[in-house]
Amino acid sequence: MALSLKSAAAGFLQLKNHNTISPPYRFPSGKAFVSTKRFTPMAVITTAPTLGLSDTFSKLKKQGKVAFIPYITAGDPDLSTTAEALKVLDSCGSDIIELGVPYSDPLADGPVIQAAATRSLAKGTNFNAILAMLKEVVPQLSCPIALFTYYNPILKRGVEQFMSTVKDVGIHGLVVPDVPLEETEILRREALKNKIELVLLTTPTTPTDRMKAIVEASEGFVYLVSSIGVTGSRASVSGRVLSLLSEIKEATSKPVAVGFGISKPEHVKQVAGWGADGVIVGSAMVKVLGEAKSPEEGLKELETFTKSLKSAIP
Ligand SMILES: O=P(O)(O)OC[C@@H](O)[C@@H](O)c1c[nH]c2ccccc12
Repeated sequence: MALSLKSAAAGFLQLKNHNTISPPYRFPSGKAFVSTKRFTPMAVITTAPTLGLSDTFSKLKKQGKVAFIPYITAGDPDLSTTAEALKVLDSCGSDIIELGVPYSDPLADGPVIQAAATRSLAKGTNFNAILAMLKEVVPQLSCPIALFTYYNPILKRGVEQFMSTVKDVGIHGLVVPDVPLEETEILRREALKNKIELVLLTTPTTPTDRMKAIVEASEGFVYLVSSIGVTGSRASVSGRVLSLLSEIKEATSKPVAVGFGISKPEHVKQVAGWGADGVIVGSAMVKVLGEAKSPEEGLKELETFTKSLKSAIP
């Protein structure tokens, strides 16, 4: 295992590193936040702990509801706006939020999310600044966050350190789209130790036996990629999702959320109607936020867009 992880590390290390010295994360108040080693609040405000991913799905199932799961890229257009966007998405009824860590080689992402990662990295976003932002914002959210990162940033920080660090800021879930099932053992072990739910992905071309192994190993929920290729809005959602969903649901009782290409209320309604336990929307969200005339405009449009999608869920 260690050997294969080493080979994976060697494989990843050939990718460009993108770490930059980032300015400290600044809040709208202008107050700078740097990641401090030890943070002991004077008065600890205790709020009800946010449910994790699988508990969120169990709660929704009891209510006969389908989870709405948006994705945005951290630091696009900037981290202050990301902080506000997380609150907007939460207040608009998102059940889980996927937050992407920008990466220089996002091989599974289409042009919209690639451009968002490039803009974010150009602004100097790095992992410590994202953590500092999350430390502030997560306690203000009522829905759990699933962090989305490629494998390389985890390897660079070390799996154990990465998992304990993200747990410390209140992250509930983790999605690592480019880690092959064979390399997930150490990730799963450290994730479980830190009560982080490691979500695995299955695709329309995943052989049945491999799909069964993936759903068996996946925590929180199973991510069903709706269509082959990279992320990005599509004119319609592949009809194959219906048969893929029933195939997976024969193999597991774990919740299954569908992503890729979903960008309109009618898509959301259709996928929910096909029996998905959750609907994931990424590129369309990122486009609204990252390509707006100003961050304020982007947040306003994000709110309107999110409400239109959320209202389409039966
Ligand atoms: O962008 P889309 O087509 O709406 O798909 C969701 C996707 O963005 C999000 O879940 C995601 C962002 N980056 C990824 C990389 C691989 C798999 C999934 C993702």
